[in-house]
Amino acid sequence: MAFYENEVGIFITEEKVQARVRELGAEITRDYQGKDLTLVCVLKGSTFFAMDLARCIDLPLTMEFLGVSSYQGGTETTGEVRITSDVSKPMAGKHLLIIEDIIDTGLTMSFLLENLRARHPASLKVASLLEKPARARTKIDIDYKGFVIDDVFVVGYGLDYAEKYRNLSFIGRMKGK
Ligand SMILES: O=P(O)(O)OC[C@H]1O[C@H](OP(=O)(O)OP(=O)(O)O)[C@H](O)[C@@H]1O
Ligand SMILES: Nc1nc2[nH]cnc2c(=O)[nH]1
Repeated sequence: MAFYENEVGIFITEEKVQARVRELGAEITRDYQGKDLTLVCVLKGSTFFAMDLARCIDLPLTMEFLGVSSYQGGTETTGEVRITSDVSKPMAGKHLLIIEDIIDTGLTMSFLLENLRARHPASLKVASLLEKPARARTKIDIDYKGFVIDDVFVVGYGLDYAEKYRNLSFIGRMKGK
């Protein structure tokens, strides 16, 4: 029996995730032809998605990493979004695509959009593997969206519960949460 099976059930299979990531990669490849694309990967949750997506984009892109945290290991946002590490280069004049694993309340993305917009990029768009509209506290326009999900706490493929389960290759659902 695998280590997670008592606590986590499969919610979106690895095959479905990978197929959708390939579709999004193809779409982004078409849209950014001739542009200098920078992926802004949001640590830690988006890392698995960002790595797979980047490999499905057929363009000479740049990757930057921005750490933010607000859940502090639990299933509810603290409402306070903190930058834990910043990007390594100036963002002014660049075509930025923020890569997130999930937009839930939208507080993290709202913070990120405001923060990055203030650095005067050439353009600023959003890619999120998951959207959970039932809990949205603010409206976020997602340019590249993987799946819309119900109000369940998901883990795996980068998403954690108390820092665990990020390494599952599928999207799982915490049993009893
Ligand atoms: O829409 P929201 O309600 O703001 O939730 C979305 C955010 O929550 C998670 O991050 P978390 O704060 O858990 O940090 P982590 O990515 O390091 O796990 C996730 O990776 C998103 O960044
Ligand atoms: N792991 C995890 N982190 C989140 N952050 C916001 N929503 C979620 C969720 O459903 N799962």
